[in-house]
Amino acid sequence: MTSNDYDPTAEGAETDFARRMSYGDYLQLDAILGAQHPLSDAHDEMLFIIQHQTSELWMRLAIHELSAARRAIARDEVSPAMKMLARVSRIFEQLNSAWDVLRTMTPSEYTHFRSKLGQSSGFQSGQYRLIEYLLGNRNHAMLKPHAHDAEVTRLLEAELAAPSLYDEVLRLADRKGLTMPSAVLARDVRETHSLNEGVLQAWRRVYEAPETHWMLYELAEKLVDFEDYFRRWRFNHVTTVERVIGFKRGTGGTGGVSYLKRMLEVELFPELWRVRTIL
Ligand code: HEM
Ligand SMILES: N[C@@H](CC(=O)c1ccccc1NC=O)C(=O)O
Repeated sequence: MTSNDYDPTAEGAETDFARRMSYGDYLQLDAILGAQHPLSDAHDEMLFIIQHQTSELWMRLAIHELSAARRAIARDEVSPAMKMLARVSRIFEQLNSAWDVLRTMTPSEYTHFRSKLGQSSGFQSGQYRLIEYLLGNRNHAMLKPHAHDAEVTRLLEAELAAPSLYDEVLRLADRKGLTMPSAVLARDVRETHSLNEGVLQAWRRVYEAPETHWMLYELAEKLVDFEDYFRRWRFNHVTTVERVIGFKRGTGGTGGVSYLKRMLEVELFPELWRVRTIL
């Protein structure tokens, strides 16, 4: 050490963590950084693992925020809900940028370890399915790959029994005087909502006079903003998949790109997109 080097102890920084909680203790880094176990010698498998693990961590935060936003909306606490929804959009922006790292992996590099993945696939991501269910895209057949995991199945079933984020927004809009169709308010929330003419006309009133419905207008635009980022995530995924495996079948057993392209057609908040056409 030269005399110019900074010594943290000189100004009292604590350096003895034998009996104190440290950075790594608080963040449980032993668990997180001890969870990368490539199954091959391929250099790029580490990238693949970390890409998915970080995605799952961000999804964990997205679920935390989306669930809290839904609870807040049910209690008429719209401002905190909007802050959380804005954060979820930023999380998806982060996930979208992350594809640029994965895209550095070429098809030849991927083939070095693809066979080691067996029949595992992102299709079996419980957190991803929970996000879809929370947002209202409720395909019950997607419970099947989780049948082996009682805890994930319990969480997904509980999610199907609860109103989706959009259901809560429609209920809020009704409480605030927009009069949503009673059939929609009393609908079976286990099923996916599809475009409803009465809901469309209710949103039309908001979009035709934003100044008189400012809060609902802002909330609706937060949802559109989020779905915009979510669509980009789906698009980045399918494009990366085509770039890396072309039109091969997926390890999860779907047609691969054909399945993912079909998913690009999902509309989470259909009336909020359709309202643009009738303004
Ligand atoms: C080289 C990289 C990747 C390839 C080749 C790939 C390939 C695929 C394929 C073919 C499917 C369709 C299901 C199947 O039959 O397997 C799928 C689904 C899925 N993948 Fe990926 N994937 C990649 C990266 C990622 C990443 C980084 C994530 C982030 C968590 C991810 C998450 C998912 C999810 C959530 C699904 C289900 C989508 C849905 O049901 O709509 N994938 N992937
Ligand atoms: N479905 C991919 C495999 C795959 O991407 C994957 C495998 C294990 C864990 C996560 C994965 N990522 C997304 O589907 C494939 O067919 O090559």
